Amino acid sequence: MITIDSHVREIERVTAGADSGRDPAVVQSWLRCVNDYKLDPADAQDAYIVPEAKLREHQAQAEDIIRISRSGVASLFEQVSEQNYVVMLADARGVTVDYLGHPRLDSQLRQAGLYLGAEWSENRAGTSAMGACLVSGEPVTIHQDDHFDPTHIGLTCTAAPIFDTLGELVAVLDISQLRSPESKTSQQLALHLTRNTARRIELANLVARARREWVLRLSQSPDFIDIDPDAAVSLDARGRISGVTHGGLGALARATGLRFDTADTLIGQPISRFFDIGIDDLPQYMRGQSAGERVLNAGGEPALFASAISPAAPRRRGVRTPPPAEPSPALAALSHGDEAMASLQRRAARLAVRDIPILIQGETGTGKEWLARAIHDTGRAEGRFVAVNCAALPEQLIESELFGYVPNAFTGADRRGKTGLIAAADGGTLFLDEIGDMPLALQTRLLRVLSEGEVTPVGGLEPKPVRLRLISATHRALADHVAAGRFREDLYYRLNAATLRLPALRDRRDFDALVDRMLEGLAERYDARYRLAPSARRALPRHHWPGNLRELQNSLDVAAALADEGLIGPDELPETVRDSADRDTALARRLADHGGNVSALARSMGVDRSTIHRRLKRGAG
Ligand SMILES: Nc1ncnc2c1ncn2[C@@H]1O[C@H](COP(=O)(O)OP(=O)(O)OP(=O)(O)O)[C@@H](O)[C@H]1O
Repeated sequence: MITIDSHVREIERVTAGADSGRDPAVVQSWLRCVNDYKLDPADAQDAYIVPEAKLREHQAQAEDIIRISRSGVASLFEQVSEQNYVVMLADARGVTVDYLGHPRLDSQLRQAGLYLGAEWSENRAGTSAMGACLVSGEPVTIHQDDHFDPTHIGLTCTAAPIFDTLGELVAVLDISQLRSPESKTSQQLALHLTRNTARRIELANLVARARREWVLRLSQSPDFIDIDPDAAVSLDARGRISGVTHGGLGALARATGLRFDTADTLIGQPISRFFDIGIDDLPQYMRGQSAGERVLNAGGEPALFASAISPAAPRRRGVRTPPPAEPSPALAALSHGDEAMASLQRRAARLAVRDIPILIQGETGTGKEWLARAIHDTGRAEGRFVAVNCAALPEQLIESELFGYVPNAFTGADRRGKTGLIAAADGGTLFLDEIGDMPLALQTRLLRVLSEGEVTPVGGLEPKPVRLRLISATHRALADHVAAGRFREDLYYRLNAATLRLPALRDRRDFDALVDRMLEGLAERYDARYRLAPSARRALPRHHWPGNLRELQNSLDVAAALADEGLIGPDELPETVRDSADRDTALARRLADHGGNVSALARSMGVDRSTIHRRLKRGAG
């Protein structure tokens, strides 16, 4: 009978160097607990579940591996749920980010830490399967009083590591039971199942990541080579290894007698260094050939069986109408004789008939959304134009708004699930305004939508294909965000394949025509006639217009409402606009006082000559 006392005494004996019948992995973990983390086995601690917000942060960061692991986690649970096991996936910091367990046992499981959000890092929770596996990188069973903390000595837990294609440990897969038979050997099947599922998850991950590359699946026997291989490597176009599953390291080492301790030493090596093949031989290893003949020879000796998957052909984009020579009416309406705008409109017309993502840059109110709509109308896509302001949505809502969610995906979610805005824009245009404000974790998901043309709703397993044009906009210098690590570089380069930069209103040469066009619009709307008094027309361009077209439109709206019989004088203009005009008139007067000498005036005001020139030019225009 184990008591807390006897457990603590055993740990003390073992860490003092006494022999024990414990597995070496257990002894090493106990030593780390006592010597490195200074944990005390007598100080029993309840299982720790991280707060909900923290969990969502961990889930967002581990999002890729959670998605890839989902079907493995689900099929493992199917195999073991009868025996009341739970299946947990922990991230590299030991926090359980995905979980399947019996709702019937919910409260007991939660209390025991066999639950979503439970943190099992070794330095917090002492020896556990997940914690020990994270440190050692080896599959392990921690059975009952193998656990360091007496709180957990009823549990049996088995974990296996999941490595990414570059050899980094990214997650741990665990199956655990609240109660189990006394003997540790009862868990051998658990160890086998967990290790196999981890291997399959790594294979699925490698195949998904290497879609555009050759993948060579490897096995010691030809029997299941096409459906359940031991390991895999991916190869770039020149036949160099670009990724490997953890099993691939061992398989290559065994087959060739060469040694590699880590994936680093393998990545970048030509496959011809290991086997008598080159990239051109790979088609012979594809599924059509007999499995028994697909042998890889190392130094003339048969070493391994192989099954090759060829790179996926680039997705074929639908053919649309050829680019029009002239901007569409929707685009043409955006300017009235400004050269910079005309050139932007010509570029936009060409881009409108392609699916290339477009990034629109421009100060606030320069008409980024109007331009995006005009591009959408020009492209003649059948789907909708869906605009999302990333800065206006609360961070915790952006994900579910954009990606949608499956029924009951999280606490507070609609029971019927929800279609996300990305899916709503299928066949049309998704306009992401203020993209610079999108949280980093969502940038990763957005990147996947762009590169794979698929969207997976929150809590969903199945990605759905989407085809849309993405137009994003920002008033920020995105490149600075990239440099500061707030914006993903790869996403930035994807988004700005085509950048359209809208000029500020103060730099536009069609200012007068714009004003006239806006007055005509107001006249139509209110069935009235509006005219600008010459003094008001002179005053308008003297203002700096930090709010650009929106500010101009709003100013004219107000002025028209205040105008007597449709005549807009300076008094009807907003105070800020009048003040700017007055300042510039005063400047002209002071210049006259300096005999027209700009340098003398600049000196007297303590500013640059260019400042005076700029202000005068604006006043004259
Ligand atoms: N080409 C245009 N001609 C006339 N008015 C325009 C034009 N483009 C935009 N406007 C006016 O400016 C307003 C703001 O435009 P829009 O919302 O497209 O700007 P934005 O750059 O997306 O703004 P923000 O940076 O605040 O998101 C519009 O409501 C419209 O009144």
